[in-house]
Amino acid sequence: MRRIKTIDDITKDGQVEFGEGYQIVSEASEADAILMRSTDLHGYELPPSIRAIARCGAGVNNIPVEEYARQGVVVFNSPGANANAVKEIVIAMLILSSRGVVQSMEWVRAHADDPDILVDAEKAKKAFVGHELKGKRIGVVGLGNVGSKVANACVDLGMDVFGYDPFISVEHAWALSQSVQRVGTLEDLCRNCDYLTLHVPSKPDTVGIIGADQLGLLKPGAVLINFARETIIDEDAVDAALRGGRLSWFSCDFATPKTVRMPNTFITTHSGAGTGEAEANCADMAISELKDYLENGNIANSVNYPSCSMGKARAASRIACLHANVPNMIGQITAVLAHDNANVQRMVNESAGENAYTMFDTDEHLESKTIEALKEIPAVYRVRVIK
Ligand SMILES: NC(=O)C1=CN([C@@H]2O[C@H](COP(=O)(O)OP(=O)(O)OC[C@H]3O[C@@H](n4cnc5c(N)ncnc54)[C@H](O)[C@@H]3O)[C@@H](O)[C@H]2O)C=CC1
Ligand SMILES: O=C(O)C(=O)COP(=O)(O)O
Repeated sequence: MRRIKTIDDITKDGQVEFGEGYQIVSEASEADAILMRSTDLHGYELPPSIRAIARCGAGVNNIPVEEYARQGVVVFNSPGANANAVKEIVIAMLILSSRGVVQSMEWVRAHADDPDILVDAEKAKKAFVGHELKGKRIGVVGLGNVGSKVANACVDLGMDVFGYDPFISVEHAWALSQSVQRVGTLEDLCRNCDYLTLHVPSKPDTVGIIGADQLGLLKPGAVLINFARETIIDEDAVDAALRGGRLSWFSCDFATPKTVRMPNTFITTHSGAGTGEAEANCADMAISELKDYLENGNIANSVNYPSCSMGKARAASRIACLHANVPNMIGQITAVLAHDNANVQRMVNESAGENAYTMFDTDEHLESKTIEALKEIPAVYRVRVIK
């Protein structure tokens, strides 16, 4: 029986279905793996029993992924699984920031007792006249799963769409409408934008990338939308831009002590991925990643280890070594196997950044002293006997 600890409400109804051979446990110290969403794990004492963590969602800035890599813990996310949900709410925010929808609805509620409300509403409506999105310039920062969908949707709305992403993947470049114009710098993107929307992960080079200099390049009265992370913007600069009129509206998914005090905001409760469909997509992807890793050692969509697959574990034994990406690891591993006279059927070695993964099938079970010898190789973080 494999044991899973869930952190956060993975879905609204709390349902998580791993199927036969799995049990949900209440203590992380009894679990093999963690399924989670947005809880911050920095400073959390990860029990040694945990071999993998799957984040249902995209952003992993809440997880110390490199620290966990060095403990031999594979961290997964579910790329793209909630991107449509975020795209749709961003489009909603574009419209709310342009048409006085919320203000008009507030007027109606405030005048609910007015017997002449139908007539009076006709007089009131001029206060809520907005403008159309068609023909307006929007800058999209980050053209990954969410940003590329937002950019394409804005093209469909007739907007003039500009995108900035120095690290765009081939897959997302292909997915992007030819009408999206790519620019080489964040400053060129911001220049003369009516709207700016942010879709980059929170990491050292993106923290605070939207500050006074960038905001100063937008058209006066522009709209800023941040459904990425609260850390991406310089909050004081956004506050000043709202008060000074450079920004007319700021829409964001993060209610921080500073954003909630700003004027002209639409702030939501980190609800970008808040649809039943997105929750189910993320949970399905994260659960299948965890199951394939626990049962077969295969890695897909990890943020701290390379992708690696040898299919189902069918040989007598399958072993996985999680180690640093340094020279001579394969040599040292095969030397230990040679000592045991073990016959390796298949072996794969993959690396990503500072970490690497070596997995092999053997004809017979290895002796326990061989497993111990593998664990003692310097720079090996963990050895898993999968079968
Ligand atoms: N509000 C919410 O509920 C949600 C928020 N998010 C946030 O949005 C972020 C983006 O999500 P996805 O599009 O799914 O991720 P993704 O990984 O598919 O795309 C991120 C894109 O940002 C680009 N990028 C990285 N550094 C950059 C930089 N310095 N300048 C410009 N572009 C840069 C990457 O090349 C990539 O194309 C997540 O990391 C997460 O923080 C994601 C989903 C839901
Ligand atoms: O996927 C992401 O990065 C998100 O921000 C979604 O977070 P959540 O799973 O809704 O807590």
